[in-house]
Amino acid sequence: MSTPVPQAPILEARGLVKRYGRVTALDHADFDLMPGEILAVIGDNGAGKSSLIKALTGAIRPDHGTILFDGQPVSFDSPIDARRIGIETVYQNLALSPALSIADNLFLGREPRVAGPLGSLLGMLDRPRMRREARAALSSLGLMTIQNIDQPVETLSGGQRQGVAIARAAAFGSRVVIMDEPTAALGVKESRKVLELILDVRAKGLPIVLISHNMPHVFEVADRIHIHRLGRRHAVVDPRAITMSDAVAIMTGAMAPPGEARAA
Ligand SMILES: Nc1ncnc2c1ncn2[C@@H]1O[C@H](COP(=O)(O)OP(=O)(O)OP(=O)(O)O)[C@@H](O)[C@H]1O
Repeated sequence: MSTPVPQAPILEARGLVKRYGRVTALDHADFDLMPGEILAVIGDNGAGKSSLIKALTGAIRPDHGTILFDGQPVSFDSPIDARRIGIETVYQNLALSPALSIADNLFLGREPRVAGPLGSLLGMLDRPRMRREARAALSSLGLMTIQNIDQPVETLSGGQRQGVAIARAAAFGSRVVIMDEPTAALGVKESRKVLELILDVRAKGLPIVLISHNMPHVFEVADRIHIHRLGRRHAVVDPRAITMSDAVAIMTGAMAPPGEARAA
């Protein structure tokens, strides 16, 4: 009988430090994301969640510490570097261009060109391919209720826009999808669809980092919960083994993390 091989993290950080003047946003923060999991990151306001995510996506450069991707140290000068290795982020503002179509938004910044001089010299876009691949990206996530991929994004509902942003992040060979408060601006029904979409992305085999203040949503979809406190990883908990109120108590410092003796 073979013993299961322990999995290694796909994305990992060790000892990240980031200071803004006298404020220490990251204080030797560790992080790990395992293949195929939904890892929620929770923490009080100002705990350093955004700074952690910005460091992992190349939006800021940590002062110290190491980031590893597939076990190899990486350093990012900008979010473009992180995207190049497959770390995609869905920001709260979604970074969509409202006047452009769904298909155009899905390809924003990486539009395929037609073959030959029309593409290489004149930059002509391969529109049939864009439309074909846009349809495939949406349907692979069960998003074909968005019928018309030529429709401008400004005509979509908030939930549908979130769907387009998530589909874009999960397409094109991405390896990790990071979502910053994906349900914060949505109503109950649309949030539900986005939570289903998050599970669909995981079902495609993509690991997800979910930053959220919404505890019911976190507890509904997360496989593990990283609790960030005072600039560092304070605890990692199993949502099936802890109550929501205990997770909040650990997050605010009212309760010690599981397995840790309470300070006298
Ligand atoms: N650009 C900046 N300049 C100065 N201080 C900053 C900057 N960015 C973050 N900070 C500070 O670093 C600390 C951590 O902030 P961060 O935004 O990472 O926390 P957060 O957990 O994401 O908070 P929230 O949930 O409120 O978004 C805070 O004290 C914040 O004021």
